[in-house]
Amino acid sequence: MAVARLYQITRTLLHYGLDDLIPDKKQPWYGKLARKSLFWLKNQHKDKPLGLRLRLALQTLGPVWIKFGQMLSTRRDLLPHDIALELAQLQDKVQPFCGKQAQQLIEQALHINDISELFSEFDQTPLASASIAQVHTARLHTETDSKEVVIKVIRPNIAQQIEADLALMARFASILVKIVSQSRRLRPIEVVKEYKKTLLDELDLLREGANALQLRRNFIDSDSLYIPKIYSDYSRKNVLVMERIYGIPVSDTDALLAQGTNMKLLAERGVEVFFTQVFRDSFFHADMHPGNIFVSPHTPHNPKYIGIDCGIVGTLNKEDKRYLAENFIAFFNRDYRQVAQLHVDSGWVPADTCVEEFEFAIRTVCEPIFNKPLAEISFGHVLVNLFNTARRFNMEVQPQLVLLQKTLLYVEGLGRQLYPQLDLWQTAKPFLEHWVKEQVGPWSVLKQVYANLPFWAEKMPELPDLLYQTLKQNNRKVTAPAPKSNTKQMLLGMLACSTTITSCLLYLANDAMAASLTMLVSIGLFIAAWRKTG
Ligand SMILES: Nc1ncnc2c1ncn2[C@@H]1O[C@H](COP(=O)(O)OP(=O)(O)OP(=O)(O)O)[C@@H](O)[C@H]1O
Repeated sequence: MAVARLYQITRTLLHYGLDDLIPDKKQPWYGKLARKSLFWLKNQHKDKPLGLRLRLALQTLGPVWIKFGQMLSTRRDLLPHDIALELAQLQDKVQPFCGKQAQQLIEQALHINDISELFSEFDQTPLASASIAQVHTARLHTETDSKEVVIKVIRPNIAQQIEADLALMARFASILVKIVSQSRRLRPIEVVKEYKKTLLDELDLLREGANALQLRRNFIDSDSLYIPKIYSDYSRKNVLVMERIYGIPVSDTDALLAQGTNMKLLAERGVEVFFTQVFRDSFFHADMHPGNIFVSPHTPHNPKYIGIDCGIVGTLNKEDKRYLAENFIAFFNRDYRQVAQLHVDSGWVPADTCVEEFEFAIRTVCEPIFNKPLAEISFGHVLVNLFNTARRFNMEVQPQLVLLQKTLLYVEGLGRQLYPQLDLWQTAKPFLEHWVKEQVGPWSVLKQVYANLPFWAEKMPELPDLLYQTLKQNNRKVTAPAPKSNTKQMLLGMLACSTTITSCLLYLANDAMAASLTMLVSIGLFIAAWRKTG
């Protein structure tokens, strides 16, 4: 089976002349020999450009390879521009599987004899069918209610097919690295590994459900984004039941205009929603292609997005966020020295990187971007350029940032398609500046102290004992009269302990503000006492 599939893949790749991806000079003699010995598998599409041939070959090979091509298309850092553009056109529209079978899969997953036990209606004709899952409409009836829902079902046996193809793909990647040492720069083994993780994650609808619940909670009071309800009680690894939404596809600009949608506001809200997800929540929908975004038909003057398919999400830690925000701000202020310094400070490029050289390289790549009016500059391309430059200075690939960059490119494309004059920088700048200020201002220190108060409240009962032990030890050590600094240290320590206790009592009495301020004083006293130790 595996051998047959291997032959099928090799035949397809050679029929589309994809051996051309490896320049003749770089092919070792045994590679050339192997190619020649498969003389009946000729390139049958010589007239077509390489990018197109690659796209057609992936399309022929099926869903796993199509999705792989789609993922590669977002890796502008790895691929030439024309090939990336070609791969971006890959569509994974595939034949639906039988609706009766979908019904059986749902019945098995939910342990029911007949779908009518839970759903008063179920349409066997799918609403949509993609490579991994298929979506059916239904009506969920509970004791109190009846709700229109959609049921997403994973294709039968797809997991085995995916595993088998991924294993072959990994084998191809390791052969490629062995025979063409230059291909290491493209990191094929890591790329396939990353892809495997993404794809296997997509097979687990409980994961998708949990992501949707989290996003929904984050935006529950929002005017800008709605995430449909998930019915977790009726969801399993291969079945997801969620509220059915009726929205206008975001790509249907004519329909949006016809209902009088405020396009400027809609475009700006796209940017706002993205930055809120990234900076406020550290949790962003990372599969924002137009097929997953709709616009509510109800309030065109106060337009609201509806997001579905939360299978892929990204997260960023605090340092990444701060690094990103400060980089954007420094970049738009054309402060390349600061951009370079930030890369070093964040540890993304080695500490011994020559900042001047790095600054110069960034300037060379980024300065031409400013030939355009500020409003037309793409954040996504800024990141692509920055990462490409940083990679020359040994920056490691950061998967979470690659995901972010890809999403940013989608968000920008979408925004400009809705409202071509959209000024991304003006929309995002106040948001970023406000966020950075919040992170470093006195409020942020107070917030951090507040966050640690429960810890101190828990430790409070131990403090008098600790203080007593320290004093006793000091007394034992000191045979001669205590030097002045020791006495001062003890006094400061006692004061610090009592302010900590006061702070914890205030916290327990629900006066958070006073508790935080007192804790700040006590931290100061502890530091002062500690400095006296030396
Ligand atoms: N809650 C919903 N209400 C109405 N329609 C929905 C809902 N969820 C999904 N759909 C429809 O089903 C289609 C496919 O759904 P979804 O994107 O979740 O599946 P998918 O298998 O992950 O597809 P793809 O891989 O192409 O993104 C959507 O484009 C939309 O038309």
